[in-house]
Amino acid sequence: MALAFATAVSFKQVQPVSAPRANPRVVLTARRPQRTAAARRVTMTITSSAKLIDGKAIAETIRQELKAEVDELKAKHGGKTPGLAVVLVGERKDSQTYVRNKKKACEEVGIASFGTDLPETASEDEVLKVVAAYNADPAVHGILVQLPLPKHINEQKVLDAISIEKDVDGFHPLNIGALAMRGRDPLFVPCTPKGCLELLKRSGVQLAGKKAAVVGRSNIVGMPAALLLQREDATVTVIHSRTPDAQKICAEADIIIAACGRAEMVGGDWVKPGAAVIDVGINAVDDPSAKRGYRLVGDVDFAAASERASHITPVPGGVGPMTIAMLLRNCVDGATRTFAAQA
Ligand SMILES: Nc1nc(=O)c2c([nH]1)NC[C@@H]1CN(c3ccc(C(=O)N[C@@H](CCC(=O)O)C(=O)O)cc3)C=[N+]21
Repeated sequence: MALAFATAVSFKQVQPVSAPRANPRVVLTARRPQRTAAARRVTMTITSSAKLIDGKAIAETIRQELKAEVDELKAKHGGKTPGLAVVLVGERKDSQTYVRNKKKACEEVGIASFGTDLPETASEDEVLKVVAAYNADPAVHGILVQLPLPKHINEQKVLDAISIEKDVDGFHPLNIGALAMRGRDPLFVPCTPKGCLELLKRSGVQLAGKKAAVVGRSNIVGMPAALLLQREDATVTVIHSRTPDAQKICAEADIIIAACGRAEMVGGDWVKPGAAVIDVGINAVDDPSAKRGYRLVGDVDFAAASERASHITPVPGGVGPMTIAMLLRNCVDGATRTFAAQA
């Protein structure tokens, strides 16, 4: 059933009575805006067929797993602690929030966090000096330079300066190159696409022999996501702004990863019945009825797609929290390799 009239769609999980916590199903509650003073709120509940992939809960589980692993690692190596350094240039509110959340997540699992905040006016040389200092710092096992950087700084040059052994974002061309090659393993895989694959695996979605469509070809999501799916023996089509028949290609896919950065571009009729849908998008759309005046939507029309998908991720609470969990995973992996080499 289409939710054509819905202006504010929220979802919640319901627990089936017979099997508590197992198989959460997506339930959509659509509220029709009040049109007259006398109008009462109309609430309609639709039970769709998709199983909600709860990224927030899975990320929480991963953080607990990592905490135990970090405790063990510390005990094994005389109290040595994994360390993550985060470099933030400028005052973008969203970047500040992300960096704060990353540091908080580090603390939660027992990773030491270091940070350098530089002003918007910082020169490329200053940023490169900070990266060089963290490259040389033995307490730091992962370096993340928060993107985007101010326009006057060459992002590529800064990312290339990060030691590949500390490249927890997995953005260094040598790590991406290894990801693209059969028979090679990169030291680090980019966090967001790695989180997408982890969500599919932990939800029991088969990848080998399946058709996958990746919408978007960015260096940080679409391209590495396509490489990861291909490494899992899926047959992958990458769709981008110049692709004819994007909808038709998607509608044949068993797995869709949407990372095009356009709010709700992937419609319900883009989804093959029974397909798994991973939504990487985080788009703010105006919503006067929301507290902040906007709400977040993904690159997928969630309401429509969840009526056809077998599995689907929400936004927020899907891929976003997994990105941070995978950053911690990468950081612990880096520290584990370093400690082993020193032992
Ligand atoms: N060097 C670098 N590495 C990154 O990994 C990187 C970056 N730069 N720049 C910005 C993007 C974006 N990103 C997100 C991380 C977590 C959420 C996240 O946790 N989102 C929550 C909350 C969303 C909200 O309420 O704003 C959710 O989707 O549920 C989102 C986005 C990492 N990025």
